[in-house]
Amino acid sequence: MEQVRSTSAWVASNASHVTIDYAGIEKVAENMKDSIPKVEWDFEGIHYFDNGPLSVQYLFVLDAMNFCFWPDNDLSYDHLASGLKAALEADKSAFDADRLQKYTGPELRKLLKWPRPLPLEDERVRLLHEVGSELERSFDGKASNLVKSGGKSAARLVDLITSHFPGFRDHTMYKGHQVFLYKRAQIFVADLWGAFKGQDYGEFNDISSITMFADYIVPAVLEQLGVLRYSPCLSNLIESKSEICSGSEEEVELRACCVYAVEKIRDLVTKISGKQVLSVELDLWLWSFGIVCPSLQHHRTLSIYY
Ligand SMILES: Nc1nc2c(c(CN[C@H]3C=C[C@H](O)[C@@H]3O)cn2[C@@H]2O[C@H](COP(=O)(O)O)[C@@H](O)[C@H]2O)c(=O)[nH]1
Repeated sequence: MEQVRSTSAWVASNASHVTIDYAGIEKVAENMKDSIPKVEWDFEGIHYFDNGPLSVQYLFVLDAMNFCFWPDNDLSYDHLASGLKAALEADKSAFDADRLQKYTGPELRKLLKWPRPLPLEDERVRLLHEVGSELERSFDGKASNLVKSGGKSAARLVDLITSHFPGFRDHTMYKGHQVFLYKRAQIFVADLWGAFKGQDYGEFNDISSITMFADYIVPAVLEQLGVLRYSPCLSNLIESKSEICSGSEEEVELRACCVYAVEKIRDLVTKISGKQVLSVELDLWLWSFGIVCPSLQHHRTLSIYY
């Protein structure tokens, strides 16, 4: 995660389309100094959880497909989380490694009870197959063994995930530099930590090393809060709902500046309140705020990473 932090900071200081407003950061941090917002994991009540290894398998499958819902106006993360939960409750072997390797697009749709093709459906199926075959090859078919191999270290688990599962390698080139964001690998760690309440499969001695998860909701929230400012050209692209290419300068700046800004908010809140706040806590607070504001305009990039 050190690479996520340092490369995002590099983007933030070389950005052409997104600016970080330090007065905005101070305002947000000041508002938090007396009470640091805490949002419960699964505040929506949509996730599968049975306190055991099947929950780990569920979360890994969920986060393997936790990206790009916006092309379908009616689809959201909730449908994926609750659809996979219902599928698992109906058939406890639905996410066994051998089954994951066989799903087709129409079968996945049926599993989620979604009436039409999912956005990036072929990619979702490809990633499911990748998860099934690599879990089988290296972890006896079980995501819980992958988590155990991390030895209670969030950083080690993210390393393991990105080295074994190419679909989680969320990195890109920006102005000649490699930039790491690792959104889905990190959110899996955060989901374990939140679901298991920091115990058992959710125990990580370095949870503070996780950054926020650079998606398309949090940048919109930070812009609304006056923390991010966009160039007129980027504002137009977002307001007109134009697609922004994956890997473009604009897209990388939107994501990396979010990571950097949340780190700055975290540092400042910790300094002025004297209490330690985690980026993962700030992320969930910002995200939960964003999803109840339908008027927020977010950027649109076709990507398997977020
Ligand atoms: N930064 C950040 N991004 C997050 C999440 C989550 C869900 N986390 C769960 C963990 C505990 C809670 O109880 C949550 O349920 C999803 N996303 C992203 O949002 C986008 C979906 O938006 P829409 O199309 O409107 O559904 C998409 O990029 C998706 O990947 C988060 O926590 N942080």
